[in-house]
Amino acid sequence: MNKQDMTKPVFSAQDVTKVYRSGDVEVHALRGVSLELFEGEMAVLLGPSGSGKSTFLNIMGGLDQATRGTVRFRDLELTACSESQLTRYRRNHVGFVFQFYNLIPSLTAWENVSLVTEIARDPMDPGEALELVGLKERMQHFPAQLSGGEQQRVAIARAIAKKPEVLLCDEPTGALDSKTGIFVLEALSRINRELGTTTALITHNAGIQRIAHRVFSFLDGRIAETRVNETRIEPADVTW
Ligand SMILES: Nc1ncnc2c1ncn2[C@@H]1O[C@H](COP(=O)(O)OP(=O)(O)OP(=O)(O)O)[C@@H](O)[C@H]1O
Repeated sequence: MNKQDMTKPVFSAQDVTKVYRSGDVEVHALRGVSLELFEGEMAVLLGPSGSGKSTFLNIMGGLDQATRGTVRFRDLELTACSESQLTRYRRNHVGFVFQFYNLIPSLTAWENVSLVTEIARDPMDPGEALELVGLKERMQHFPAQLSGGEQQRVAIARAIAKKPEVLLCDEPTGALDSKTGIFVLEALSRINRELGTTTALITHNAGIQRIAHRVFSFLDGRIAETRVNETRIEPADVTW
């Protein structure tokens, strides 16, 4: 089932700039980014190192504040939120997946996921989240007993177990070889398709862009190009 609805924006960003200042040095990380992400959309953010992708993702995720411009998540204006409102927003609405999995080594896969489900408002069962990423048989394994791709899938299960409306992924396959990377992309695609979770995925790997509904190419703190994929490919067909 495809739950994508291009008439309903989940995020709306208008002319977002971000300037980092340290001493006399200013870095213009974002120079006016505007975009909308829609309900159920899978978006890929591409672009060279330093082009502003992570900065933008972090602002959408409430981990960082824009210098100017507005960002809305549904009716909530993130750019007008206090720190504590952003904390609540992150906790209730956003799942994050980063390049490094940050699992707790002394806890099993199931326990790593249950850390989140214990404090979430309406979580799924940790076992259900692990099943969605194809790790039903490995729930009682510790991180050291899992491959890199399996550990990343535990991190994805942890991110989706609270049933977030959006999943923000910063280089989720950056540390993985093609085979394990494809398993991770399959898990993300499945969650997007079956749960309708709006997903934004940063990657350096241009081959991955074809799994997305739309591709935003960043360059020098701006979006240089937005492309719609008329036909999408399956993760298994991604060339690394
Ligand atoms: N906390 C910070 N303090 C100062 N400068 C920063 C900070 N975070 C990012 N920058 C700078 O902002 C610019 C954009 O960085 P950003 O991480 O958003 O790019 P990116 O496209 O995600 O790059 P990469 O693909 O290498 O992760 C870069 O010049 C970076 O050095």
